[in-house]
Amino acid sequence: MQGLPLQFTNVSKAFSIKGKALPVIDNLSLDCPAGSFTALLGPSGCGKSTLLRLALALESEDSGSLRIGGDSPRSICRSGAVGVAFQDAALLPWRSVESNIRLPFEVLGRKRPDAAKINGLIELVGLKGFEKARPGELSGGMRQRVAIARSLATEPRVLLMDEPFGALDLILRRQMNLELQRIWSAKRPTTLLITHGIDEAVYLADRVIVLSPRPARVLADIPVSFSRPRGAELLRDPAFHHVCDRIAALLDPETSAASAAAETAALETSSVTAPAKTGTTA
Ligand SMILES: Nc1ncnc2c1ncn2[C@@H]1O[C@H](COP(=O)(O)OP(=O)(O)OP(=O)(O)O)[C@@H](O)[C@H]1O
Repeated sequence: MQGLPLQFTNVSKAFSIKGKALPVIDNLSLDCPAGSFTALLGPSGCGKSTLLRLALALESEDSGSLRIGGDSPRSICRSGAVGVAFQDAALLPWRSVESNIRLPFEVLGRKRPDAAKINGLIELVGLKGFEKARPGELSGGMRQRVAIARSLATEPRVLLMDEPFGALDLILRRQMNLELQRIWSAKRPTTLLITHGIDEAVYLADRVIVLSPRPARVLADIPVSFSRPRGAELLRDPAFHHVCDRIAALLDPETSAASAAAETAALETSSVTAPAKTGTTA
């Protein structure tokens, strides 16, 4: 399995509320190369989920274009090449763990996968022994793992995640971050993660996109080049906190404009355009 590139080109989108246009995305361009891991951060209500919904063909753009592997989101999603995980695990409560993970095959009208494949996914997310359990018998973190296994069931080449760990406590969230890093490293789907957690974004992604308040524009595009695999010690690294602080300044309405100007100037004077795969600086 190889990731597919995901490209938003000059995408704009407005909703109509009581006859008035509400611009949500403003001429946004974003290129996510095949196999990359991009985190999207932005103020609440700025349009992050709308971007994801466009990529899932659940909404359509007013102008601009969106391509996944050069194809339209609608046809690529129909092919099962896109996996998705939301904040709410959204499992079917009457079905077992293995049966929930099999669900995408039924939705796509595909033949039932081998038991070995489903068991492999269950093992991948660390839920061996819980194959027959119902969602009600699992903890919140375990349910999220089932949702992640399900999002990987069709071996997606693109993984879209909207605050998948938002409802979990800090410790569980860190465990899930490790898990997701491991899964992504093994399968390398092109991943777009929406999160409100700055440290989660910097820990997981090789690039953090900071969006403006609605309508969403790209305020800053920050490469993160800490070497992988990233362990818990990275969370104590001053260089890690430096990147988090830069991003926090971009998200703070009081310092945002000055920080965005500084990031743009830094990018213009920097020769580095892509994150390196090794090294400990970002
Ligand atoms: N189907 C819709 N119809 C009308 N307005 C919508 C619709 N979907 C989203 N909006 C509006 O678009 C704006 C952006 O919503 P969106 O859910 O994309 O934001 P977000 O950045 O994901 O927010 P949060 O971080 O709080 O989850 C909000 O003002 C929301 O009310």
